[in-house]
Amino acid sequence: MQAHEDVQKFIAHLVANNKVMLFMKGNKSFPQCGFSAVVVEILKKHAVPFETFNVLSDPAVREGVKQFASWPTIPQLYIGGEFVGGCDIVREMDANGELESKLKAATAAA
Ligand SMILES: N[C@@H](CCC(=O)N[C@@H](CS)C(=O)NCC(=O)O)C(=O)O
Repeated sequence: MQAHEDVQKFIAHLVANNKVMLFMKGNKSFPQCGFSAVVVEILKKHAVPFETFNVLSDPAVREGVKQFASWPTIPQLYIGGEFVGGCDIVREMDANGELESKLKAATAAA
């Protein structure tokens, strides 16, 4: 992945085409960062299908997602095409029930 615009388009495509999209370090089976691991575990607990992209596999995407969301760190979770946040926010939204509502709304839509 090279040109800045191509990277941004690639990210936009992933976000638009996956109802639950997680940019993380590592993958679902083998997260390579504790923060990413927490978000994976929370999503697995909710038993919703989700897609991941391993930013460690592509430095341009690793930097590109930070610009795309104006968010400086990974993991980054999108639900229904909307940026949700990183590990702290996901954990908080899981605890207060907001995450479940968002996941239900996004995954119930046809
Ligand atoms: N407080 C953050 C923690 C995430 C974090 O600090 N991530 C770091 C270490 S994995 C990061 O992405 N650093 C920039 C980078 O690795 O490119 C959250 O809630 O997600």
